[in-house]
Amino acid sequence: MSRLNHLPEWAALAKHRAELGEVHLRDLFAADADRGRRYSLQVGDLYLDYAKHLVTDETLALLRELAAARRVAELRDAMFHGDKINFTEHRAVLHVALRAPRDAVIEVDGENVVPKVHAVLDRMAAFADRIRTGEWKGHTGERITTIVNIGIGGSDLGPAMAYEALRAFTDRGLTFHFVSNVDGADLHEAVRAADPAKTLFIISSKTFTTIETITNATAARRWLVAQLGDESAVAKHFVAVSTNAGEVAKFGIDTANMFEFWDWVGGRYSYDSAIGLSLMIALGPDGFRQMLDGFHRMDEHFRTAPPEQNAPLLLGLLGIWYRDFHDAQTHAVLPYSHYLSRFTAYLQQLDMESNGKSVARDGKPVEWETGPIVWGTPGTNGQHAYYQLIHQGTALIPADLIGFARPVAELADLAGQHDLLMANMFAQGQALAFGKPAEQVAAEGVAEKEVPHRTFRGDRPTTTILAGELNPSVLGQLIALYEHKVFVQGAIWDIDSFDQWGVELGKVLAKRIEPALTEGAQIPGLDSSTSTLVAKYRADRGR
Ligand SMILES: O=P(O)(O)OC[C@H]1O[C@](O)(CO)[C@@H](O)[C@@H]1O
Repeated sequence: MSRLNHLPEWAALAKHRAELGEVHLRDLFAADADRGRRYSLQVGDLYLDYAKHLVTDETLALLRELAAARRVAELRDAMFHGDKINFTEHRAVLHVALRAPRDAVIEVDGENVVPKVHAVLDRMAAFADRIRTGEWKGHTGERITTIVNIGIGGSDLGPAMAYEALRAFTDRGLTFHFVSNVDGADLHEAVRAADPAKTLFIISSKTFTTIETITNATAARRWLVAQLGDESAVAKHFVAVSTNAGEVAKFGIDTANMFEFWDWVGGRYSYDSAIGLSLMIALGPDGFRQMLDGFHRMDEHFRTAPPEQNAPLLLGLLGIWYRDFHDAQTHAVLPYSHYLSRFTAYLQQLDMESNGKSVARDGKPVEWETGPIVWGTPGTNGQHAYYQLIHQGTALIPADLIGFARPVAELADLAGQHDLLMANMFAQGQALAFGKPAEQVAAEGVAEKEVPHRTFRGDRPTTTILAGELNPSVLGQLIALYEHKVFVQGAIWDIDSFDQWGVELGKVLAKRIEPALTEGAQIPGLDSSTSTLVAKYRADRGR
């Protein structure tokens, strides 16, 4: 297959972009009174409005032609089929199997993996129930009330994000902490007020060799044993989630208390595997299963919907349009829900670890742009911080606005605030798209020299995603939507969205530098900047 930028479909998009020139969203809406309805999709519980994008019917058709030329559908089918599409690690990419129904058949190397998935889900459910009912007792016979998940990256961000998102559906009698940073402050703050007799640690690590996680887990074990005064207490207060039984046993956790997943689940695609154990304890097995059903619903949509109605395909293509044909370097995700406070942080790993690549499948550097910088925080807070730049700065920043029609039941007394929240979300989409022309500003009596400062150009694209309420199923649908969007983009950019070699070098160098900090070890060939920093650090540390 030709390189992406040599495809005629790529050239057609570049030509079309030049022809569209400065056509404003105001013109596109004026030309089509039905645009708001036509440029929308209902997928499961998610309503997607994509009318406020800098596209016409022709743009969308050309983008779909690009997807066809890049064989996105074939690659998608290969993923669902268990083919080893993670070509630099020679692995299948089967997070979709984690939420497949019991009777589905998905094979890796000739073995149906679905029964294994459900066997682990059943073990997780039994364990979660034992914690939730108090049947599982700690070493001194106390009921567990504090759960600390220790993990990092994909072994932290998913459960931490989903726990926040679904707090209203969790057992409020239990306290959860998510410890990830090797900075001792993270663990310290989690355990300083915890009662060790009532605390369970879930050590979550796909490899069980990640330095941050093993360091924190070792410190947690030291704390627990010191507090309870008995090494054998570990058995009732530590469980593991991993693919690596050998390392789990070496750490001292009985593999009977290990919940398994598999190398065909990428870290950043893993929170619906056993990595979600803390979340399942919080939600209960039924809530967790509702979330899996939500994921599966979106998987089926992605797998079967025609290109014109395929939401992940559409969002992926819109991202390509801005990244490669509008030079948009960043993409903002702005949820209008306080409960989604960790949502964008989660997406950062999902998107940037997946598509932050610059070498194509043929081993040569890409000659096109790839993954954007993903950022954002919940509205309305961001409105009073950085939205100024989105409205009037020089960068084009496409944004996703995500909101819900109904607040969760617990917020009944504050329901009026929800309307204000959502009014803000709709207003932002409107202001970004249509702006405020100079004539309108002048007509309001603004002094001539101030008019340019008060003018909003508009033409800032947004997707609005609206659902009835934020619940486990809807969260699953949302996450799967973004997972598959990222997949589509990686397929078009011709990169491996499922490896992460770019995080390795820093890990190796940190291991080399540590003895220089602690013992003053000489590192041959260390550059003058880093060696001066090391010397300064040691001096300030009193060494
Ligand atoms: O689950 P593990 O093996 O501890 O890895 C944690 C994280 O580290 C990475 O490998 C790299 O940062 C992520 O992809 C992964 O989610």
